[in-house]
Amino acid sequence: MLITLEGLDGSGKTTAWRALRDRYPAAVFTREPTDSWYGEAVLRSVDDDDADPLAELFLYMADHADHLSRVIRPALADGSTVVSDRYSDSRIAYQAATLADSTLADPFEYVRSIHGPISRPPDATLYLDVDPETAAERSGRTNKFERVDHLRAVRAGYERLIDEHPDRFVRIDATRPQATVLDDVTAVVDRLLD
Ligand SMILES: Nc1ncnc2c1ncn2[C@@H]1O[C@H](COP(=O)(O)OP(=O)(O)O)[C@@H](O)[C@H]1O
Ligand SMILES: Cc1cn([C@H]2C[C@H](O)[C@@H](COP(=O)(O)OP(=O)(O)O)O2)c(=O)[nH]c1=O
Repeated sequence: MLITLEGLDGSGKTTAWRALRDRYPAAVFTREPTDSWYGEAVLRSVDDDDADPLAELFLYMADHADHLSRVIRPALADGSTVVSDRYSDSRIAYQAATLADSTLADPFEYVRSIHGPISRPPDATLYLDVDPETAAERSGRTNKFERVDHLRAVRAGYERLIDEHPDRFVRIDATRPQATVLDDVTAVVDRLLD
């Protein structure tokens, strides 16, 4: 089973990921961007405020393709549970926002369409839901994506994904105290793996 954690920067994904890793030590825990050289290329682009958004998308896609062949598919083939901190939904929500002013007629559909032939959809996704202001505050505005106006557009992309995949997403109100959020996260994953 492939479980993904999604949400705006600062929504608490990594905190939840760590708690799940302690609770399910036999599962495979991973993330995007990955720690491969493809992921390093992605972070170089994230650090470049003048990066071309289409080129940046393809860097994320290269990292995703490597992640699929090197980590995701082999672990699932072994029968492992995989938990990924960010995955394809992040690309659709974030890069649809960065490509909003591009020549693409529908960036959201375009980014989704290039995943179809090469990717493997999650079986379940926990969406940690926070408002853009809280997200920007908690994340410390450390990169170009962590601006309130950009996060508003990203959140709209996530909401569209949730509307279209209501059976895959579990929304968790991540504005509540950390302990409460983690209780919800582990209860959801317990049910998924039961
Ligand atoms: N429910 C919460 N309430 C308050 N602060 C939180 C909560 N969840 C996470 N944080 C804090 O917000 C920051 C970002 O958390 P993190 O788990 O790294 O989020 P993400 O991986 O989604 O960017 C950290 O300082 C973390 O301690
Ligand atoms: C996986 C992924 C992340 N991102 C963004 C979200 C983050 O701002 C940044 C990843 O940097 P990172 O430091 O991993 O941030 P976070 O811990 O919040 O995930 O890249 C995309 O724009 N597209 C993607 O496909």
